Amino acid sequence: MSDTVESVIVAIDGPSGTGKSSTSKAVASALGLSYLDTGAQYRAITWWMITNGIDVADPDAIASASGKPVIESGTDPSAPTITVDGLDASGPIRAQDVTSKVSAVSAVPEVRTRITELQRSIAKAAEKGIVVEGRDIGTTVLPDADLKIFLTASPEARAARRSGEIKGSDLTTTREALIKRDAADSSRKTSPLAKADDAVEVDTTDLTLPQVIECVVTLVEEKRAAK
Ligand SMILES: Nc1ncnc2c1ncn2[C@@H]1O[C@H](COP(=O)(O)OP(=O)(O)OP(=O)(O)O)[C@@H](O)[C@H]1O
Ligand SMILES: Nc1ccn([C@H]2C[C@H](O)[C@@H](COP(=O)(O)O)O2)c(=O)n1
Repeated sequence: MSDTVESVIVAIDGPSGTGKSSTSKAVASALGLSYLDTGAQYRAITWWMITNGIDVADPDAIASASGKPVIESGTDPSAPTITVDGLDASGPIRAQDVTSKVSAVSAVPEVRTRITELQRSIAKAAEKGIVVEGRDIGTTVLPDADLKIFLTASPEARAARRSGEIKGSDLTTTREALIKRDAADSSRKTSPLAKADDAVEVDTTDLTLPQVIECVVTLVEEKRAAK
């Protein structure tokens, strides 16, 4: 038996607020893997479109501009980074304006082609393996991933988690905004939010974050052992 630990590619998908980022970062840290937040990349390109005066309601304008921004992601799970044209975008991409427009920008096929290529090249370069989280990782970006997880949780649980993060936020408004964004992400034509046929579904509604992390770490270790 070899002492070498096999490289492993883990895809974690699911709707907003199901715990993808928190779980993926913790699993990657625990197992010495790289980590990629693909939502941050779609947010970054959306932020660039807004700051450069591109009409986000105009898919042709978005498509024409989609090759212009230089987006770079740092994959250390303890300190992930995202830059656009060399500028730190980690703060601005979380602004409400970006959150409300990211579904429209990420639905444009030219944007998806560009960002998907970037994601595949980052995953390929991760020597020890990587945890990649998003909406279409198991179905489109990395269909040959060693392990695919699809996280779910009730809209109520997800809204409560998100409201806990934002001071003074209203639970009903947060819940409606989540449902609206999920509907847009699930109904777009190009690589919508979807569970891959071979993904393991984990309902996190009644699980604590440490329980979800433990569950996913166990699934990765089982896959590694079977390789
Ligand atoms: N199982 C859980 N129990 C309670 N809180 C959780 C759980 N999982 C995640 N959280 C909390 O819910 C919030 C949202 O989690 P996170 O950002 O990881 O979700 P996400 O699926 O990546 O969302 P998005 O797709 O919108 O980026 C965070 O505050 C996180 O700490
Ligand atoms: N693989 C992905 C990841 C994200 N998106 C889009 C759709 C989301 O609403 C948005 C922001 O993602 P979040 O930061 O909430 O994880 O980005 C996508 O289309 N495909």
